[in-house]
Amino acid sequence: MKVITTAIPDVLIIEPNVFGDERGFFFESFNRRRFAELTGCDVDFVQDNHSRSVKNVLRGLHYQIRQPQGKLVRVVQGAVFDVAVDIRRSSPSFGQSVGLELSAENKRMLWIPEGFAHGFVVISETAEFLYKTTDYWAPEFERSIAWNDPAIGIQWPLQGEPALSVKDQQATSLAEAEHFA
Ligand SMILES: Cc1cn([C@H]2C[C@H](O)[C@@H](COP(=O)(O)OP(=O)(O)O[C@H]3O[C@H](C)C(=O)[C@H](O)[C@H]3O)O2)c(=O)[nH]c1=O
Repeated sequence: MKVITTAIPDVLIIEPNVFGDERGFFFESFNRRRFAELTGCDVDFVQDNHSRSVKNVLRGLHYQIRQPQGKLVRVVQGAVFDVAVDIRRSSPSFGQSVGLELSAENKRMLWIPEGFAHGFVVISETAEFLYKTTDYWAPEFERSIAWNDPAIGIQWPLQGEPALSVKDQQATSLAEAEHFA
């Protein structure tokens, strides 16, 4: 497992050791001890999620203002452009984002700590997205920030307008959103 830093120090790219042979491949998608050794974060995930989306679906930018969730995200079919936005008011990178392609092919994962909004857009025909979270889903605490907020300025690799949930169509701007301290 290799850890690659990003423009925001707390957001990390994880590249697993992939063992291939004539049958196919094997890799450890999560190993708590190894993850803690390499990232300095001893995480206790409590929930696994799995979503499937078609091309141009954009899910995000989401976070929970209470019971915030750290997320370890990856793609097991297709490809997405995945984005984390720092919404910690006291952070020097407040409002900044990190975006990269996660795919079944590159097997890259992204570690997104608590304090970030998260989203992705599907760039393949379909994509299956798996992620582990450090706290439970709490819909009463869920918040959405607009994917196209110019104050964040994410350069989404989009063909036309994205397909959004009603919740995401009604998302607030970064300026109006509730932030972390
Ligand atoms: C997140 C979640 C949702 N649900 C139910 C609620 C809805 O009936 C259905 C779809 O939920 P939603 O439209 O909020 O799903 P996404 O738009 O994929 O939301 C996620 O998208 C971005 C990318 C994230 O990072 C968050 O984990 C999460 O907000 O699943 C659950 O039962 N448990 C859950 O943990």
